[in-house]
Amino acid sequence: MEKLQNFVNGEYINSSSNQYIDNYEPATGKVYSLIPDSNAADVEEAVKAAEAAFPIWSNMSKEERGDILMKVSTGIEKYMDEFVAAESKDNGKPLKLAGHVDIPRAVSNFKFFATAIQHYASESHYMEGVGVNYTVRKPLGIVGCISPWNLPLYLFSWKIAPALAAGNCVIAKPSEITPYTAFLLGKVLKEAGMPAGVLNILHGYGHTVGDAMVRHPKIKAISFTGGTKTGQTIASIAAPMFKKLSLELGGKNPNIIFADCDFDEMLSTTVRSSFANQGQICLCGSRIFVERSIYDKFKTAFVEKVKNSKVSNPTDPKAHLGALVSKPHMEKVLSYVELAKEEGGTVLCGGERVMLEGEYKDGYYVAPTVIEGLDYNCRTNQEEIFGPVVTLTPFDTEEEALMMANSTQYGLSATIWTSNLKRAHRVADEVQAGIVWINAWLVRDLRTPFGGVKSSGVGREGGWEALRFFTEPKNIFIKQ
Ligand SMILES: NC(=O)C1=CN([C@@H]2O[C@H](COP(=O)(O)OP(=O)(O)OC[C@H]3O[C@@H](n4cnc5c(N)ncnc54)[C@H](O)[C@@H]3O)[C@@H](O)[C@H]2O)C=CC1
Ligand SMILES: O=C(O)/C=C/C=C(\O)C(=O)O
Repeated sequence: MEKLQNFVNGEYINSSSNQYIDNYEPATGKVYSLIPDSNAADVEEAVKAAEAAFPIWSNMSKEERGDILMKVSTGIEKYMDEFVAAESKDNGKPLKLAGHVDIPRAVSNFKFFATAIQHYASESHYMEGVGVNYTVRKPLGIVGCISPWNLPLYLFSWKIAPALAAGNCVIAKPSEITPYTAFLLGKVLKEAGMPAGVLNILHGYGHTVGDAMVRHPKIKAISFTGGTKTGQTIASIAAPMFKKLSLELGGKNPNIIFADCDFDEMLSTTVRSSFANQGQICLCGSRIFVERSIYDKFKTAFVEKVKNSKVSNPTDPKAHLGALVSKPHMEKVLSYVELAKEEGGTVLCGGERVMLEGEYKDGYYVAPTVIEGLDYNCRTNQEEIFGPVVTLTPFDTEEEALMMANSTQYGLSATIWTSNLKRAHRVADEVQAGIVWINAWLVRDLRTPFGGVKSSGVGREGGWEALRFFTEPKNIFIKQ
C-alpha cells in the first residue's frame, strides 16, 4: 500500500515515528494509503529547516518570491487531472466539484498572492511641521498553517500562499483525513524552485503533530481553519505564548428568504448553498428562514428539487452529492437527524444513509435532508452539523427573522433573498455575520475580508487582511 511522506527541507522524508495512520477512501470505505503519524521530533526538524531558509526567503525581492509562487500555481495546473482525482478520492466529493472548484481555487490562491504582494504597500502618516511616521511590515519568521478536510487543497493553499508571499517560512499540516493533495504539492514545490525549508508539510493527527506545532516557541503565528472546539484548544495554548492567531471556525449560517425575492434564482441557489460539497462547507446555509406567505410554495418546490439531487459515487458525472468524509462524520450527521426527530422535527426528505452497490456499498453516503417543525432554539438549530442537513422555519416579520438568525453562538456568513434594496441593506447591517451575500451565495473575491464573528472565529483571511496577519508592523518616526 502506498505510504505518504512528509515534505521537509525540500525533500520527501519519513516521519521519525515510523508509525502510520490509515487513509480511507470515503466512496468505498476502504483504506487505500498510509499517512505518516508525525510527532514533535518531526516538527523540530521542520523548524530547523525553516530557520535556515528564512534569511534566504525573506531577503528575496517580492518579485522573486512572486515568480516562484506563480510557478507553484502553474505547477498545480500542469498536474490538474492528478490533483482533481486525488482530491475526490481522498475526500469523497464529486470529481466534477474537485475539478471545477477545489483545485482551480488552489491555483487561484497562489496566483492571487503572488501578485497581491507586488501591490502591498505600507502606510505613512505625515504630522504637519513635526515629521513623518512610516510603517514597515516584516515577515513574522516561521508560521504554522493547520487546515481541515472539507476543502483540502483549497484551504491549505489559502493559508500558505499569503504566508509565503509575505516572506515567512511555513510549517503546514493538512487534515489527517484528507492528506493526499498536500502530499502531491511537494513535487510541484520542487519543480517550481521553491528553496528548501521554505514550506514544510507534516502529516498526522491534530493532537500530536498539530499540538506540537502550536506549542513550538519558534512558530510565531498559527493560522487555523476547523472546528470551534479545536480552535478553543489552540487558542488556550497559543494565546499565553502571545502568538498571533487567525481562527476560522464553525458556522450555523442563516439563509433568510423574503417573499419578494426572485423565486427561481433563490430556489436553485438555495439547493446549492444547502448541499454543495455534501453540506460540508462552513458557509453552507443550514438554517433556512422563509417568510410565511411563501413558506408552503418554497417547501414544496425545494423538497422536490432536493429529492431529484443525485447521491452517487464521486466519479459519476451526474452526481450532485458524493460521500461524506468519514464514517465517524457520517454517524455524527445521522445522529443529528435522530436528535431532530426527538426535538419534534419532521423529516421532509432524506434523513438516512444511502447504500450504493458494488465497490461503493460501504461508502459514507447520506441523502440530502430537509427538516421542518423545529424550534429555532433547539439543539438541531443551534449546533453545527456540517453535513447535508437543513432546517426550514417560517417567519412573519423582519425582526423575527433577525432574532432567530442571530440566536446562535456562531456568526460566519448569512444569505438574504429580497428585491427590496432598503431591506437588504437593513438586514445585512443587523445580521451577526462576517460575510453577507444578498441574492447570491459563495460569490468569492479573494481581495475581501473572510472570517466570522462570535464563536466563528478570530481575525480575517483574504487580501490585505491575510498579508497584514502574516507580517509585523514597525512604525518609524522621523523628525522634520
Ligand atoms: N471549516 C470549518 O468550519 C470546519 C469545521 N469543522 C467542524 O469541526 C467538526 C470536527 O471536525 P474535525 O475533523 O475533528 O476538525 P478539527 O478541527 O479537529 O480539524 C481541523 C484541523 O485541525 C487539526 N487539529 C485537531 N486538533 C488539533 C490540536 N489540538 N492542535 C492542533 N491542530 C489540531 C486537525 O488535525 C486538522 O488538520 C466537524 O464535524 C465540523 O463541525 C471541521 C472542519 C472544517
Ligand atoms: O475561502 C473560501 O472561499 C471558502 C472557505 C471555506 C471554508 O473556510 C470552510 O468551509 O471551512
